[in-house]
Amino acid sequence: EITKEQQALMKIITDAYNRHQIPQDVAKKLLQDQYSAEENFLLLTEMATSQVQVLVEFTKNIPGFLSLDREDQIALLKGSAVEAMFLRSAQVFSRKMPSGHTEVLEERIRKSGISEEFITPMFNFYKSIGELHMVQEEQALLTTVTILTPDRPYVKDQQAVERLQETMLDVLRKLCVLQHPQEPQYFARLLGRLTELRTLSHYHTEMLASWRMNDHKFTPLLCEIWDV
Ligand SMILES: CC(C)c1onc(-c2c(Cl)cccc2Cl)c1COc1ccc(-c2ccc3c(C(=O)O)csc3c2)cc1
Repeated sequence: EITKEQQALMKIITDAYNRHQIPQDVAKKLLQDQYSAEENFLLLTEMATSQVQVLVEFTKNIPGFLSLDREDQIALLKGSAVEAMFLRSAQVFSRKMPSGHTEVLEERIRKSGISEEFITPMFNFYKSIGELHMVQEEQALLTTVTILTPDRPYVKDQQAVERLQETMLDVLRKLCVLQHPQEPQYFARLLGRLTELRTLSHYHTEMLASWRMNDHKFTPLLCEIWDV
């Protein structure tokens, strides 16, 4: 039984999640026809940069986030950006984009200089997210829960973040029961994905190192958020 306040909270977060998306003209660049590893890397860099900007705007709409210590806000964004982008790009794959983005995004990721040892777990994750058939409220809340992870590096007031995250987890738990009554374990499966995200985030650090080894350049925003 979701309370009135929880319903309002869910609406604010879901509306913000849907409002802040990569602009269509940026997403459409995925469809252009150069497919070299270089071209793929450049396009993915552009997608990631745009996605980080979208993520920052979305995070500002999480009730309570802007009341956190300013430095903790930065620490949460830096610590969760990769995981939030895995979740967001996973939705592109499970949403089966109408304009064929899904296929080209997969193609470009597979051919952008990422080693096979990271490609396999990455696409297993995308598949496991797709199998959950999350509704948009669940997607928005799961991303919010990921951003509000208290034990990110350099977070000072972990209790304040924990309180916010618990509020969101409570709404998500109730929503899962409502949306998937025939599957009592659904909420637990969702949280299991968060564990998988942490593993992918560690792989990502190695992906960045190997791109840098091959002298790949990132944008100033990505350098700032990923300390590269
Ligand atoms: C710097 C770059 C090479 C990189 O490094 N690691 C990763 C990276 C990879 Cl390769 C996989 C997962 C996470 C990251 Cl950070 C990336 C690329 O990151 C991306 C981030 C976000 C999108 C993304 C999101 C939404 C949408 C939508 C939509 O919503 O309508 C339409 S098209 C699209 C595209 C793609 C790629």
